Amino acid sequence: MDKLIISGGVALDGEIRISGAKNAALPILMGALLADSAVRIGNVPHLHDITTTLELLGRMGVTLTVDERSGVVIDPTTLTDTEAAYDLVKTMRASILVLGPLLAKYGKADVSLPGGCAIGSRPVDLHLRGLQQMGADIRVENGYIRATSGKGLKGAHIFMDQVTVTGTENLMMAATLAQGTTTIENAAREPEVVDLANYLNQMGAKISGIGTATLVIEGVKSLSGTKYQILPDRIETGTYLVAAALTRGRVKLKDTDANQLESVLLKLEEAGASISVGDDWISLDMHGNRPKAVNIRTAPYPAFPTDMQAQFTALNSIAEGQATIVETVFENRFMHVQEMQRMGANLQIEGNTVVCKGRDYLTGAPVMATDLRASACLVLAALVAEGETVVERIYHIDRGYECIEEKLQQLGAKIRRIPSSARSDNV
Ligand SMILES: CC(=O)N[C@H]1[C@@H](OP(=O)(O)OP(=O)(O)OC[C@H]2O[C@@H](n3ccc(=O)[nH]c3=O)[C@H](O)[C@@H]2O)O[C@H](CO)[C@@H](O)[C@@H]1O
Ligand SMILES: C=C(OP(=O)(O)O)C(=O)O
Repeated sequence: MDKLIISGGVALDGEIRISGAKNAALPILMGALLADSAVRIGNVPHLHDITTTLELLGRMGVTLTVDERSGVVIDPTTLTDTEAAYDLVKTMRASILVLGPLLAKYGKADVSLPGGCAIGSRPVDLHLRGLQQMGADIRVENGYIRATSGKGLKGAHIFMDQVTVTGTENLMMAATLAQGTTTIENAAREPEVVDLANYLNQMGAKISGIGTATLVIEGVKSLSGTKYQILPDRIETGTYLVAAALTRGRVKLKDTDANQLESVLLKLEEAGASISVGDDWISLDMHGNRPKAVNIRTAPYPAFPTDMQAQFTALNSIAEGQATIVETVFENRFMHVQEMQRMGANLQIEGNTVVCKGRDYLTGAPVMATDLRASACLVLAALVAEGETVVERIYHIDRGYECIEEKLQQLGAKIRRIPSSARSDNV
């Protein structure tokens, strides 16, 4: 397994480009299953989860063409199989997003249950309940969701007990080809859900209420291929902004969108950052100052994103003052805290809250990445820590950050990857 070795102490300074959003690319690639002809998707990030998605689609018999410049072309008309097997689903929970499209278009899907996850139990009951309300017959056997839709799905009035991003996406995709109208109440409003809805409408779907908590989807007979560009990754953007803030540096991030990041930018300004934004860029400057600790409470969009919680834990651990971080979306998303304590951070977990007392400095240590954003938190902490930090199990980070070490190097960070094959015993 690859490792990252980071020597802390450099104030980041420079410009980088932000990649396409992982959490928009995944449903959009899987949404291609709904079309009657090929789709071409641009700004697809080079990530492990994207490779997994393409493998998932490829195993179903879908024809894929990947081109550096023009993007990914997906021709679903060659599909021969409607199964998503455990060996892929266990490495990427978002595989569950094939369920809605397969059921709507092919009337059948066998999708492995994703199982638990480092950040919480993450059940998919609301996905299944919504599909059942649309007339699907669903059984769970041998760890698989076995679903059929007989003569087709029917429009339904669905109230989501809890705001769920992939749940909303799955049901919205299923509803595009259902007979009649589906209403999804208490729908997720995340920018990635909006991007998926815009893409589906471009394919011929009739979705209204996009970006609100009530989505109305009028079923159509068929969807056709289209060309679509994935929106920028707001979480990658936020992560590099925090990296600059905690190293007391400055960055300009290009090909991104400040409109999706209001809650995060507000917190960075509260921490003492000067922020400027343009149509497709954001810059941050700490003017060499230490950040101030900020209180955070995660919640569904447009509130503060849970996917930025760990990065702000890193910021608070070296900030001036004391603050609390409250996690309300996932029950166990503090796996980074223990590793941070090993780097000298003064963090205490009390239920779903972390009390952070900012330290003047952190110290480098060997640490273990446990999930995607926990890994990002450890990399950020390592950028300010005295001495060297070795981050193990970085396959988690490769799920969500394109070329992380190259981008950080471009900003001046001392970071290098040790591929598992190149490792000697004493590295
Ligand atoms: C691929 C993708 O887009 N992943 C994002 C998506 O994950 P994901 O869509 O899996 O997360 P959800 O929005 O579904 O989860 C929110 C909460 O709802 C609960 N829940 C969800 C579904 C369900 O059927 N039953 C249930 O109880 C979950 O356990 C969790 O506590 O949104 C999360 C919350 O913004 C982000 O952290 C993830 O990065
Ligand atoms: C939790 C995340 O992703 P996933 O839902 O794919 O696990 C994330 O992107 O932070």
